[in-house]
Amino acid sequence: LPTPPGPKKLPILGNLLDIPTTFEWITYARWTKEYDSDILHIKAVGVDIIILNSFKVANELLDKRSAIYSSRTRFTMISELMGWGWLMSAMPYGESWRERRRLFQSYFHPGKPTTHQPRQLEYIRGMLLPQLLVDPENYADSLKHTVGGIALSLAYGIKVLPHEDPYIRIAEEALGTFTQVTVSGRVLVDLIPPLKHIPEWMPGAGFKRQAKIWHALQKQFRERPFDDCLKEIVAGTVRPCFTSASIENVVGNSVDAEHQREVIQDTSAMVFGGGADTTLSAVETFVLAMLNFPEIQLKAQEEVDRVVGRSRLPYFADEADMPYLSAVVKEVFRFVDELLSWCIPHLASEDDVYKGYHIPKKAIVIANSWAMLHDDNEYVEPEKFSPDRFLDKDGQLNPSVLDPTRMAFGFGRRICPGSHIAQSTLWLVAASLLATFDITKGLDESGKEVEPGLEYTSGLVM
Ligand code: HEM
Repeated sequence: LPTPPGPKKLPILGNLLDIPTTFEWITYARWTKEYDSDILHIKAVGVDIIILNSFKVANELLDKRSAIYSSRTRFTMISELMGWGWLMSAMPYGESWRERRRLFQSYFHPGKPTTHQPRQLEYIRGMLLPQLLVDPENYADSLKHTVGGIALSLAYGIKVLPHEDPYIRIAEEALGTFTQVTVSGRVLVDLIPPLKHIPEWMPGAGFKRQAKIWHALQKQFRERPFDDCLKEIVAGTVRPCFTSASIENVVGNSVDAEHQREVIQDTSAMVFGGGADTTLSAVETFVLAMLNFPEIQLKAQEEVDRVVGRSRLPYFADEADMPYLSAVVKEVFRFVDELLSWCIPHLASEDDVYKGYHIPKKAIVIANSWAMLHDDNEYVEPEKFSPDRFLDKDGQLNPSVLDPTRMAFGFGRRICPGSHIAQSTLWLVAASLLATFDITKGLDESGKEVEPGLEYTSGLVM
């Protein structure tokens, strides 16, 4: 059977020269129109790549056939040379991944909101709002410390500083290396893995010297907060968190304790690794949207004021009475070009057939969530920020409109296990900001309003 359609392939290189290095998802979405197919095939130096450009095809393959589409490909540069192989999201399907995923889900269960809600309230009400009041210009830094603070306190019980927190800095430096790898173009060693053996002093081995520096940052990110949390556990001063709860379970059962400690360490680091930059990007998109669309801000604000009144702050239970704000939050998840599922491709572990096309074993399978969230068959005028698309004529949420969170958080057995935390963080930030502040344009030296753009950087998280 033929592979799905796609651009013509050159001998040896295949489509290597066709693959853009930035905003690839937009090119892939365009190819879907050119080849009249929501499933595409390209090949780069012998590696098969399948691109899924509609929710329907991603749902058919990654959700319904998840038994054979749940593995990951190993990127030599990131997983081996930079040492990130322990990240749950980078692990191939198998026992090591399963152990970490099970541990994560047993603690951060969507049915157990008491695990995360108190920390979200503490940071959003206790840190973000007061910081914004005294220093609104530095809102981006306050958002970063709030979202990072929630993640670090959930994982390690750590309380971060409102500014220049050392743990946030370590995480930022370590995770920033991903973006540097992604934007510096494809790394040759990923295409030709044996290159990893060339000595560092050889010409052309610059990537190895760089990887060594990045490896040290990765190690600090994984070990420093965990070790500090262990010290707090020993001193009896730890605040309840994922690490302390998981370590407690190990103590009574010391068989294989070292192995379990490692699983806990990896999984704790995944809370910040998977949850901070992504949620921050969503929260920043909310602020950007409110800045660009003051009429939407006003409408959402009126709803918040009507439901909450003036004598208290919004609480999670208010969500059910605020359909417009829920629609704003859904639109943020649709609008934000958050391409994690693109950047963490799945791997086909078996040969498969879909609609008469052959999907080769070991093909990298990319769910192009951008194409799905901007699919004009699902969303009228997808380039417009329009929360109303999710509402019916009575202003209630319309269940027949495809919910963007079905795509923004990935698919199948690898679907994001922290999506309930991300969604409730975004909701509480949005409701709390609207209840207490107006988000307005900055002024330049002459007192004129600065027009904001709606632009994103290309990278692992936009
Ligand atoms: C707006 C915020 C977020 C977005 C858009 C997002 C999106 C994603 C996506 C697309 C994946 C890959 C899914 C796939 O392979 O099909 C993923 C994986 C993951 N996310 Fe999230 N995420 C967010 C927040 C969070 C939070 C807050 C946490 C933790 C508290 C988290 C933890 C994880 C973990 C552990 C994985 C790896 C799952 C695995 O490989 O089995 N994420 N996320």
